[in-house]
Amino acid sequence: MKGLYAIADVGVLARRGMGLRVFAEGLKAAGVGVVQLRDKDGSPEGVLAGARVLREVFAGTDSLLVMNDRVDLGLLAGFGGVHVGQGDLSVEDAKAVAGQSESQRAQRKDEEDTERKWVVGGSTHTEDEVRVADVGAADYVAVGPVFATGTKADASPVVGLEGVRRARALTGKPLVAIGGITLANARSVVDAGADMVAVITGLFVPGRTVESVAWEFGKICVEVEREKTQTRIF
Ligand SMILES: Cc1ncc(COP(=O)(O)OP(=O)(O)O)c(N)n1
Ligand SMILES: Cc1nc(C(=O)O)sc1CCOP(=O)(O)O
Ligand SMILES: [Mg+2]
Repeated sequence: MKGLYAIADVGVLARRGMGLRVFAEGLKAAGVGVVQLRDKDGSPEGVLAGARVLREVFAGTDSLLVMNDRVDLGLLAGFGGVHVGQGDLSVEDAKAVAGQSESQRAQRKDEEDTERKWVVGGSTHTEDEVRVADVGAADYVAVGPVFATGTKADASPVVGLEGVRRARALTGKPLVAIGGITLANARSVVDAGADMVAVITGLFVPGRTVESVAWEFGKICVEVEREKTQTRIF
């Protein structure tokens, strides 16, 4: 897991007058590897309708689709994972639900389940939470908010780049940084140890397409990773 982790926030898109399909097509054209559907105000059926749009747009790609908050809707939507925060179902319970559902599906098909395993990611905002996530069942650990964000009303205190560095030192799991990340600061976040940058508002840059911005985020991540590898060799 490296690069841009784009979040399709239905509320943000509505406020910006951009359709989910157009947004998703921009991400797909940029080759984004992970896309989360975050719909904090949608009804369950409304969330599933949005999920169907993402499934259609990303059909035939390797991109991982992640449902925010709701493991049940993620499974129903045929997504590849769920993201849970400290106030959501625990990572372990989300794994249990996903595991039961996937093994039932495999049994129904009377075949071994050789498809990609269902991914469960969890939020952290403190060093203690990172420690807990590190020994728990999470497939990736999210840390944030790295910088101030206007997107999440109940955001925790900013952890800064130092928070990313500390999280990096505390876990070998894939580390996703989130909160106030833009093209201008993404390099510093990956330099601090993040494997992926999760971005909502930073994907909207006046005068530019979502595709070109998403592509640039990916390029920044690749460049920093390449620099790190070269530094390790020489
Ligand atoms: C990749 C990623 N990281 C963190 C969050 C935040 O999750 P949570 O704390 O549950 O807050 P909400 O997004 O549900 O409001 C996330 N969604 N994605
Ligand atoms: C959804 C979310 N979770 C956070 C956390 O700290 O866990 S910060 C955040 C908001 C991210 O939006 P933007 O890229 O617009 O700042
Ligand atoms: Mg949540």
